[in-house]
Amino acid sequence: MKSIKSKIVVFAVIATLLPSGGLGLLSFWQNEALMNDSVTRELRALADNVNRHLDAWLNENTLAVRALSTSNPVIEGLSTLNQSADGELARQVKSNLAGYLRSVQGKLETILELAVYDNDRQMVASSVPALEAYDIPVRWPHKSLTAGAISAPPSWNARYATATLSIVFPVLSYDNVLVGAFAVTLDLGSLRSQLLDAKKFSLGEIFLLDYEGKVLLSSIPVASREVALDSQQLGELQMRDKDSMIYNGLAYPRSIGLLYMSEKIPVAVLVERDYRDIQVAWTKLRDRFLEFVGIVIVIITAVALYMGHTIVTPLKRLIDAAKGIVEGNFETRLQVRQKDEVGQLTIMFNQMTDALRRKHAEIMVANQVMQQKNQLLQKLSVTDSLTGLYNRSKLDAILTEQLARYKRNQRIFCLLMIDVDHFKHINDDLGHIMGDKILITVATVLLKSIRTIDYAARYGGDEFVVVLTETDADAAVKTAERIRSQVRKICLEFKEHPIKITLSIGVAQCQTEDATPSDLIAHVDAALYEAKKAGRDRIECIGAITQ
Ligand SMILES: Nc1nc2c(ncn2[C@@H]2O[C@H](COP(=O)(O)OP(=O)(O)OP(=O)(O)O)[C@@H](O)[C@H]2O)c(=O)[nH]1
Repeated sequence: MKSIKSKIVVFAVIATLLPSGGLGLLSFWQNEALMNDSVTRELRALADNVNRHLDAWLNENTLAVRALSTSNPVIEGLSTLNQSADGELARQVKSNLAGYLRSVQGKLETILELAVYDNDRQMVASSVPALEAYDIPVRWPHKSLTAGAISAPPSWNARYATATLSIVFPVLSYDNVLVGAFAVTLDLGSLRSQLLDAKKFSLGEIFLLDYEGKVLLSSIPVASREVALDSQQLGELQMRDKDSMIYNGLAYPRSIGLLYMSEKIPVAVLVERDYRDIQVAWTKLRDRFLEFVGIVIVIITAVALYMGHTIVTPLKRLIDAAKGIVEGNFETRLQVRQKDEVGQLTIMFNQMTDALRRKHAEIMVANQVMQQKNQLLQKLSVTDSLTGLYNRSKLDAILTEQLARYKRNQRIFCLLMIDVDHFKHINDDLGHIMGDKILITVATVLLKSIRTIDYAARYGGDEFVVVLTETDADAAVKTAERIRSQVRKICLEFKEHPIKITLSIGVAQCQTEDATPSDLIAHVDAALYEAKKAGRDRIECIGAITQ
């Protein structure tokens, strides 16, 4: 049987574990989602920032290149070349243009190459020799006047060992006639310091990727130029549209990141963070929570044990006290130590014990009275009311027992049958009260004359029987003689009315043929009869004394 205490503890632990476990799981999921959200927001802000830097870089360089494309040496040079493409003048113009481009390029760090093309899309001058040809559009888009046209998407340029971007601008004469094109190759690597600036307040890493996922530029060094994002992951990131996902990243084996497609330059901005950092934070949170739940369970268990103790201990005292009552100890009284239900139960228990004690005492008194009455009744049932001697029915029982002893052990005994002579006359002459007094006197003498092992009984009227155990006929006769003389003596000494009282006494010793008390009585009655017949006031012992 499980104790109340252990039941309370089990309940308390379950009652703590279930809600805290449920809340814990819920909060783990929520925290994970919140952390992912928060990291996504941070990465989004970082990507926005990178995009702004990218746009600013492009604007700044576009403005600078546009200024160059609209500079006098370029417009005038190209206008002159359009008028005379050959000859000394043309060579001179080309040479001047090349010198101009070299001098300008030297002043701008971002620019790797500058080139000028004529209307036939033939390069007429460049800042560096052996330049690769630019893709000059046949039809210029309208915005190319201000923003230029991208000649080729950004890519790795082995010659300069950096990612580059080439832009071409149309060159118009002063009277707005297309006279050629101005091409520039920009060093994307010059953006790196700005990328590092952008990630100052973020733990994320930045990658500029081409449309195939190859890394053009990054905030951390990459192992090789061929490092690229898996095409499937690239596709998934594009599909997510600025929303984060967890994947095998470029910076970390397990990354959380998102992808922005730049609107002005055909590059993708990838920002990513180490997902293990988030897991570590999450694990820390989980460990804190488990510690907290552990402490709560210990406290709850301690409180439950204390509560169980406060309930079980008084209950045990009540059980012990109840056991005591079952065993008859009504003196138990419990101390009331609490004011709660257990305290009330203890008060009720004490009241119940008091009531039981009172009832028990009453029952004990009633029992005692009844026992006394029973003893009295028992005594009365075997006693003669006038003389206090045994009555006739008790005499029968005594004789039956003595006969049995005699038959069993040959323990002899004698009977005396005593009769007051002429008692009728005494009654008639002196009245019944005097008659009673004489009967009581005879009884008193009988009791005084016999031993504690002998018996005296009133047989009826003025007749008495004495049973002398372990006594033979000689000794019985002597006792009878003593009784006779003693009664005479006492009655002669009555103060109010001295009287001569004589007794006739028959004596008989038990014999083997005495089978019943009636046989014995008949035997001794015969002896008494002989005494009466012989003149009264005498003792007669009849029958052979046989052993
Ligand atoms: N006072 C008194 N008298 C009793 C009591 N019981 C019996 N008696 C009387 O005792 C008397 C007995 O008389 P009997 O049996 O004739 O014997 P007796 O007069 O002694 O004659 P013997 O025995 O031949 O000498 C009767 O008169 C009874 O009424 C008693 O309790 N008190």
